[in-house]
Amino acid sequence: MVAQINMEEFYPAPWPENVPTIELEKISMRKLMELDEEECARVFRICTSEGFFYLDMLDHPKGREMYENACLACQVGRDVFPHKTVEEKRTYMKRPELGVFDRGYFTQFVDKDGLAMFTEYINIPQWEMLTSEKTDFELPPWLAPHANSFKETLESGNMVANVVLSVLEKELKLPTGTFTDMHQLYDSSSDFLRVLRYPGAKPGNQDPLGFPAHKDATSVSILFTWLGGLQITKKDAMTAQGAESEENWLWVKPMPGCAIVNLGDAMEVFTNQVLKSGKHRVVKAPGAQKPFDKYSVLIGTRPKNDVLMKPLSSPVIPQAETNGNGAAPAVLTSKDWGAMKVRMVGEAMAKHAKKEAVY
Ligand SMILES: O=C(O)CCC(=O)C(=O)O
Ligand SMILES: [Fe+2]
Repeated sequence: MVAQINMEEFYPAPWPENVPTIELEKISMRKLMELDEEECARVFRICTSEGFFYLDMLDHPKGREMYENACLACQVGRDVFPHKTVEEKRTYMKRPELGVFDRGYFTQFVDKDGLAMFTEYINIPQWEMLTSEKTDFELPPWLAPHANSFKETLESGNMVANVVLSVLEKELKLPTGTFTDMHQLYDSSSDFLRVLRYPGAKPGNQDPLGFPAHKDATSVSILFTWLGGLQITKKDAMTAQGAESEENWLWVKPMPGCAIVNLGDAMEVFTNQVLKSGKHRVVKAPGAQKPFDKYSVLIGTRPKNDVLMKPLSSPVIPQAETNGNGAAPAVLTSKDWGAMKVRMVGEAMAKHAKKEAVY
């Protein structure tokens, strides 16, 4: 592992044995890179049903590189988040009309010392970080020294997302490049790297807010996380009534060396629901992990900005429905569609915060 990281600190307490945990399937990065037929078929089956899998990053040098980059990005979060006030962190501006769509700092509640009480995160925009074009984007001084580490994480994240996308386009009998051409590293897009911190529970204090139930406004999400808190619903509860009742949520155990991969809503649009975007939420860490800060690193890969968000044509994708009078429904560009989705998640988070934060 990278010399400057003490991985033991990433795992301060063991996973409790008594929580209902979902057994996600583990997919091999090496086999995916080799387009191993059986492994590709497994990915397709998972992405058309429960939608989440572990991706074992350590069995291929490219996967290992991404894992190490993600650990470095997490280390940046560990070094900067707890020691800076929210006021200082808010100098990393989000965009007025889009919030923290792909850049900026987010948190909702601040304690008397000016520190974040609950979830906080930064988004690092891929396009602005990597383009040679002149833009007005700048990392704030407390993040700027880590620019290279962020760029490398974005680069390896885009590579891994494209491996998954190439498997899916093949399985969907789409022409080679259908998905991968619209998710290229240097495209003008809203792809991002997100580093999240969920402060640990303090004795006598209310449980920390996590992340309310949502589906990602991405094509592919690649998550690295080291403590528990992520939950997904039981497979057969996804469409059932009362899907969000407490007993339907299961814990996802972080697996050393693995990413947790899920598809976002864009893939449902392109495939008219053949591929499934996985619903998930984040709650306080379980058992002995609860008092510790939880960190996550997420790569969100989205279609490039000018892609039209509509079902693609393939023998395995059902035709889009018309809107009743025979006309095709209005189609948004990826940029506008993403902005609409993010506004909806923002509203859900604000509602969730009001409901749960009573102090
Ligand atoms: O931190 C996590 O485990 C998940 C975060 C997440 O779902 C998101 O940022 O969309
Ligand atoms: Fe998410």
